[in-house]
Amino acid sequence: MEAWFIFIILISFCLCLLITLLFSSHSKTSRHPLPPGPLRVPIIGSVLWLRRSFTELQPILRSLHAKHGPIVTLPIGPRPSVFISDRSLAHKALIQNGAVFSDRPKSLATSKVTNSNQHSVTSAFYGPTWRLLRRNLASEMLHATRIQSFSGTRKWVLHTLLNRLRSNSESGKSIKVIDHLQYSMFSLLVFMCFGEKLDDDQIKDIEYVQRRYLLNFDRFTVLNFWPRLTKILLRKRWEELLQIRKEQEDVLVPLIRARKKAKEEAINTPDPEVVVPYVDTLLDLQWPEEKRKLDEGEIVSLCSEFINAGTDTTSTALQWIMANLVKYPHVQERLVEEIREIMRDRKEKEVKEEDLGKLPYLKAVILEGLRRHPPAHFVLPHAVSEDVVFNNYLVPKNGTVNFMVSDMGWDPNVWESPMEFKPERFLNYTEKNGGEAFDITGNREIKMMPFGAGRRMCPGYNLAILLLEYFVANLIWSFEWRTSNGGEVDMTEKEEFTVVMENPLEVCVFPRS
Ligand code: HEM
Repeated sequence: MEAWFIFIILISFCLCLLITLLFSSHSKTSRHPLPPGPLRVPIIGSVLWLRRSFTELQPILRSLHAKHGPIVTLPIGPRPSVFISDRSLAHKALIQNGAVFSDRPKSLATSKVTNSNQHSVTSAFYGPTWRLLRRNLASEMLHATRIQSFSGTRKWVLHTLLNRLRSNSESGKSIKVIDHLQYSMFSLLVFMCFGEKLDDDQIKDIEYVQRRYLLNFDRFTVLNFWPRLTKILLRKRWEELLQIRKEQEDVLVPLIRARKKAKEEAINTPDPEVVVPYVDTLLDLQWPEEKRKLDEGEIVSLCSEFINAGTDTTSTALQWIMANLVKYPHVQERLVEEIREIMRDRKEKEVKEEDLGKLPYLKAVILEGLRRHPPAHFVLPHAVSEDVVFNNYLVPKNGTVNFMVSDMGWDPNVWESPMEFKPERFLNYTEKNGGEAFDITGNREIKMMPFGAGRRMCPGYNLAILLLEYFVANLIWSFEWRTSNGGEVDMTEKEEFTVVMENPLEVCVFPRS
């Protein structure tokens, strides 16, 4: 089915290209060439490139960069994709020319189903819709005081996780860590989103509908070749996508309605102790241009984005960091020693959030984890708001601009032995800088950018770092972590929604007395 379908698409693309070439105008910028890249085989090449994942592209991009320099183009799909691997060029684009490089490309047809036609923070064009949603998320949920208001929730999630690990350790079974980490981050983000402690089954239902789309993403790519045609020729697959969306709405809409009701009732008796969940902030919003409130479908898309953006990224980073602590027991031991210093005269067992600032080695472990194993090897695709000349090349408005996060963090010109896991490098860095904290935002200079940089930088980076520090400190302080059966930790990577461990970490944990 797919072979003849792609044949029809190729013929159609040829016609479109011909028409575009005949009628395209010549502007000032079009006198500059696109950044260099592989020989372009019109149409067929584009379709073949589109079928490759980002992980498959990475080694190809590296050899292209070695040949052509730090900015190259691949003809992925109908539009050119520019790839930037150099941290100084990333700074020039994202920080110095942030106003131009902060747009997003037009979403593909399948993504429009899940992002309500680009009404989400990640997908919205750089304009009033994005500004409204981003400001709401950053100030109402991710501002320091709002993050602080959820400290009780983090404590609850941590204790549930520790209890689960404890009961596994008592039975002597080896533990597949990622399942527990993912469940914990889900419970936390779901609470922040809906303000309710849901039971196991409800959380598993949400986890199921959320992950189903992410893990099936590749199967739906083909639908974007020519949506009008695929809606006829690949009708069953479109129905499958719409069914996944419907199931997501079936699970999330009742939670949104319950919150709306609770909010209306609370107007008469507001409780200052109660936290404000994300849905409440969305119920109050109004689209700036259409002058109407958000509909239920749009709220579903935004809640889904909030849960997905915060869950897989954080649990992936946690798994990589724990894997390194298991692989390198001397790092684990040094971390325990640092924690022991501050816990010496304490009765209670928990490392509190207020303690985290006194643990520089812990911070170094987290930063090294994010540098060596960034959950996202590329930022989300950017777009320029107009054709621009950048580094003497044309970066066209109708293309995408991609930044290679992992390669920047592995740059041997900045990091000595970049592929080794050495948290000490961040202690050295801090001392060299006269005690100034490492600048993860890259505002002054980009040395690594696990959260991106500039106006589209991850708004959740403060929350993410807090979660990583709090959970790693307590997981290590509560248990000694070892590989199951004395085996090796396999650090092979695999691309899912994030870049995960191909063979998930399996451990035995032993309570520390
Ligand atoms: C270790 C955890 C995390 C990592 C590594 C991470 C990484 C990233 C990256 C690389 C981007 C793309 C930036 C760009 O396109 O230039 C991004 C965007 C985003 N992240 Fe995160 N993130 C994490 C946690 C979170 C959390 C906890 C939240 C919220 C609850 C969040 C919400 C978002 C949103 C909404 C965007 C889109 C921003 C925009 O387009 O304006 N992330 N993140």
